[in-house]
Amino acid sequence: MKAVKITEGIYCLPVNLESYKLFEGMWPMPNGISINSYIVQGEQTALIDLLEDVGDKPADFDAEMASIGINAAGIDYLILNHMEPDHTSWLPVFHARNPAMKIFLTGKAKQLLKDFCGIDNNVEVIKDGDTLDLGKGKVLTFYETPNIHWPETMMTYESSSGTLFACDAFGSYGTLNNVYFDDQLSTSQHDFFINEALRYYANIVSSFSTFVSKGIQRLSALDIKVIAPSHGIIWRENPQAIIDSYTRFAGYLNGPAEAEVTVIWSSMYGNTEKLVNNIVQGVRSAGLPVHVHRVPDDHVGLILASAWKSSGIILGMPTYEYEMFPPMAWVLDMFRRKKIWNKKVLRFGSAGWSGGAQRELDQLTEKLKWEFIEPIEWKGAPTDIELDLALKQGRLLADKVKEFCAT
Ligand SMILES: Cc1cc2nc3c(=O)[nH]c(=O)nc-3n(C[C@H](O)[C@H](O)[C@H](O)COP(=O)(O)O)c2cc1C
Repeated sequence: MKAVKITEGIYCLPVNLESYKLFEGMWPMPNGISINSYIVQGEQTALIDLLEDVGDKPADFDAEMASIGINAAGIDYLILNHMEPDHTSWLPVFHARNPAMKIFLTGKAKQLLKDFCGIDNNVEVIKDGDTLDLGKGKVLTFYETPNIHWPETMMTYESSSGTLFACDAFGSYGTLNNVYFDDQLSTSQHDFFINEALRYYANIVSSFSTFVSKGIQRLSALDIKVIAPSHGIIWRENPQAIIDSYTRFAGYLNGPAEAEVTVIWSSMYGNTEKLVNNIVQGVRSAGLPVHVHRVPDDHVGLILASAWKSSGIILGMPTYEYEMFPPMAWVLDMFRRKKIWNKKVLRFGSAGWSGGAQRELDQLTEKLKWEFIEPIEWKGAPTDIELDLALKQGRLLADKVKEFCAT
């Protein structure tokens, strides 16, 4: 693999993690992910972020450095925007090759560097707005952007090229294979990376949406010509496209999100399942797009993205041991953790005798600012009454969503 030139003296060093891995040990990545480091060369050379110590990835990274005639000994400064191990777990090995390189990072990152990598020498703690002049017109400015998504995060801006090294912000899933920049993407590839950005956002960043909005606001004064994130495509033709996408994603927290509905359903013996088609038909009759996921077949990492983007959520689940069907409880607990807030919601489901799923659902979602419409709950197999109600309530929920999105 070779380094990818962004502009004179600025290179991306991407390594791809393949799809069999779970990101953060839990998120499926059917299309893999890239981990991007960057080189900025003036009279002195800075390396921005590093990579995970996994498989033969460090060898790929070394080969990319070698392709532009650099090795660890040639790095004067290491800039650590973020300490998460996907960017730093190889650092102890790399650092041992050149312990003299100076490391720039935030005050909070300093302690993490010691705790995660055992490194505390040649460390320079930046203050927001500090600059580092590399010579030959290359100047780096550091901006503290806490909680996007760890507490120690910062971004680095190179002013002569207008490049923002944004770390995890503006990132996406999806490996980089021969295509690295937005201007090399076909329309469908462009849509692919925006979707991969949404899924990445919903999995990794959504809980910190307030900080994302603040960070974007904060950086709006910069003349950003290139967004160079630590995961996914580099945006140089239209950086505003990914800024706008992230602004939209962050705005979904308080809603409305898109005029779409996500149906998430589960069923042991098919009684709840019998209503799914009518529910979907009811939503469609209002002209809204509908995304359907069965639990536990579909992983919550995939469901989160469509739930985050949809203003309406419909939950199909039976009662199980006086509570919710357990795989749905897991999905809903993840919704609570990831702040799937401000939605219009309908629940339907069969019970045998006591019911109980609705009660637990009400408790679990108490703080999510969800507005429920009348649920459809019945004993045993559904009759025509429930099948008709499914059409009606699906439509009613869709109409509520349309109203919400028109505000
Ligand atoms: C293991 C198990 C536990 C159940 N616990 C309850 C319960 O606590 N209360 C209740 O009303 N029904 C309970 N039921 C009955 C189911 O809710 C009922 O069979 C329902 O029709 C299942 O819907 P499904 O066909 O969509 O899976 C239980 C069923 C099973 C298999």
